[in-house]
Amino acid sequence: MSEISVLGAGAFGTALAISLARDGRAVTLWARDPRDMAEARENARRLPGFTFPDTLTVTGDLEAATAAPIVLLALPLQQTAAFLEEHAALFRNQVLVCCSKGVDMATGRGPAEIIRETCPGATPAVLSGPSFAVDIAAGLPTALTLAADDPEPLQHALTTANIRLYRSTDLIGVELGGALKNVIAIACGIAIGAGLGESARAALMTRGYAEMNRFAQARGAQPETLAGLSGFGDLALTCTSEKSRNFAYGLALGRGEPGAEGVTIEGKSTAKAVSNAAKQAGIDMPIANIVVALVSGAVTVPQAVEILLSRPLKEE
Ligand SMILES: NC(=O)C1=CN([C@@H]2O[C@H](COP(=O)(O)OP(=O)(O)OC[C@H]3O[C@@H](n4cnc5c(N)ncnc54)[C@H](OP(=O)(O)O)[C@@H]3O)[C@@H](O)[C@H]2O)C=CC1
Ligand SMILES: O=C(CO)COP(=O)(O)O
Repeated sequence: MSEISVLGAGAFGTALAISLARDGRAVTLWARDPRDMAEARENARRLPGFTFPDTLTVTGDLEAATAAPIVLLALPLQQTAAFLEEHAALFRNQVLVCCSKGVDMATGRGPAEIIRETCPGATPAVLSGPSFAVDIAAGLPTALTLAADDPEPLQHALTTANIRLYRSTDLIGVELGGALKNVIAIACGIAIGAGLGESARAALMTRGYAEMNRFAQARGAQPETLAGLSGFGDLALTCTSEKSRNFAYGLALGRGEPGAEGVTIEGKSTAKAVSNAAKQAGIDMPIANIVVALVSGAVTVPQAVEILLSRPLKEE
């Protein structure tokens, strides 16, 4: 039995499994269809070019994978609740570390609440911060935040040669930092794609950060958490790199092109989820609201600029 399993063999789950196994840990990577990967020892579809270390086992047997005491969840967030509900009987007492970044559109829940409600015997944890899958798989260094009620044992269990983990007990802050930065990254991509300039991007990042803090603190997050890796850190990465799928999607929208098909872009659904929740709670989220309107085609980029710039003047 592996000590650690990763459920979901997308780009990120595969990269995490590679990084953990490269340190010599026995790691199981579960996929719906593991056949090609098990034979090729590579995830040619989602993360090509990175050979699996010998201690990485690929399986399609979910029962075997969930026998590990530590289970990383790396499905798109919108699929996570239904997946855990369907397989709840397998999740009895493991530590479930959610590595996805989003807010559930149907219920407004984040990963920790989803885990608590669907798998009451399991212990929730959240891993988030600046980490492109290709960078992790290539062994490039980064630092992430790991949040749990008792994060220290997990911090030691999941730190790898190229991933330095900082610990936190602020689960809601860490999960919202990772989820909300995707919305701002779409907005920044649109600004750059539409030729609004780098000053506009910096303004969006800064006001976006204020908006992230406002929403997260209303949910009980600590402001220091948002200033950390899973907030400011991931915002800086995602809003400035075309390697980000959320930024690249915004870039395409801003240029008047369709976004790439079949790509996981968490910020689209998260924008809807937080915009709805914020309206109900009376929280001002102008950038999330405008991202929803731009993604749905309800407003054009010039109209969005007009809406944002004509808001009443206020203190910073
Ligand atoms: N990619 C990155 O650089 C990073 C991603 N993340 C986060 O990780 C999460 C996953 O993203 P990423 O790995 O990039 O996604 P990908 O688009 O690369 O892959 C998604 C994976 O989820 C699997 N999947 C989807 N639905 C289900 C389901 N119902 N049951 C089982 N498996 C399912 C897919 O399986 P199949 O292949 O069979 O379709 C696929 O392997 C996202 O929340 C993202 O924000 C976080 C940090 C970095
Ligand atoms: O979260 C990420 C990097 O930390 C990946 O961002 P994208 O999902 O936008 O590619």
